[in-house]
Amino acid sequence: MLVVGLTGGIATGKSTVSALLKSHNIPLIDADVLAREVVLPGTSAHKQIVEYFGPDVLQEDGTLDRPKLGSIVFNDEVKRRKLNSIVHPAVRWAMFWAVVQCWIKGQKLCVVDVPLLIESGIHKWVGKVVVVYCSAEIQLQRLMKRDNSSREAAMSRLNAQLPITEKLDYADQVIDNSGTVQELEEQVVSFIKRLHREVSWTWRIDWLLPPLGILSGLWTLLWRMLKRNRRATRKHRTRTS
Ligand SMILES: CC(C)(COP(=O)(O)OP(=O)(O)OC[C@H]1O[C@@H](n2cnc3c(N)ncnc32)[C@H](O)[C@@H]1O)[C@@H](O)C(=O)NCCC(=O)NCCS
Ligand SMILES: Nc1ncnc2c1ncn2[C@@H]1O[C@H](COP(=O)(O)OP(=O)(O)OP(=O)(O)O)[C@@H](O)[C@H]1O
Repeated sequence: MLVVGLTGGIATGKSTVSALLKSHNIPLIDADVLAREVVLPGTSAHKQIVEYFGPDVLQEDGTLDRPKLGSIVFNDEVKRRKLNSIVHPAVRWAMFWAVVQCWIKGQKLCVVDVPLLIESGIHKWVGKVVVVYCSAEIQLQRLMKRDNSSREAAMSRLNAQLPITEKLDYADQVIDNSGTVQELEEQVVSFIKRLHREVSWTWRIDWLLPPLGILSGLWTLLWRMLKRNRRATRKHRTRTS
């Protein structure tokens, strides 16, 4: 099974791409959704968040006051790291099990939609990295419009992630969302066609013979590691020459 990692910057259009993939019946695992589930009242992450941030970050029904918690962590790196250290391990587990479930169902491929795919190192564990791109200025405009927020608030969210231009260095495939939604959809449709060609028929053998599947998975990871190292060496040479 091919696991595709989908990422982008804040408001580059990753969720819009996810929705298009889903509408074309591609199995999709959304880290933002999982990150909401693992902090529901009664979970260990919820308890730890209240212990660290205090009951002020809760609404009356006991669920997190997300805008309030967001305004704290997107303006304070130490607190953001703390929140990440509470939420991310639970999200990683939930994501791992969701991928296993896709494999058990005999899916040829699945897409994991993870905003912090590269920052958290998860990109090393997927077969292909797809980055949804638009310029930082378009990101800001779309974010301010979507969240009805100030430029300053939008900037602090933007600065909480690796700049989108740096994420491009990790991409096997870039989806450029600088244009219209119609243009985006055309790119997504041709991307889906390419994915289906790539997974071809070998997935069935890999699935029926798990040792072969494991070997082919390990080979993919090794190949990606070599590719990354070669890219890093090339970049280093360009910088020093
Ligand atoms: C801070 C929180 C409460 C704000 O909630 P809110 O509903 O306003 O935003 P939402 O969760 O929908 O996230 C929107 C986008 O913000 C960005 N984002 C969210 N958390 C982070 C983070 N810790 N660091 C950088 N960017 C982040 C992502 O691009 C995400 O797609 C929430 O984002 C959160 O719990 N974040 C920590 C968990 C996390 O890292 N989630 C991202 C996927 S694992
Ligand atoms: N091509 C486009 N033209 C105009 N608006 C767009 C386009 N693509 C997406 N948008 C809008 O931009 C906003 C951000 O898109 P989306 O929510 O898909 O981004 P995202 O990368 O998932 O953001 P986040 O990381 O914050 O969750 C949304 O309001 C969406 O409707």
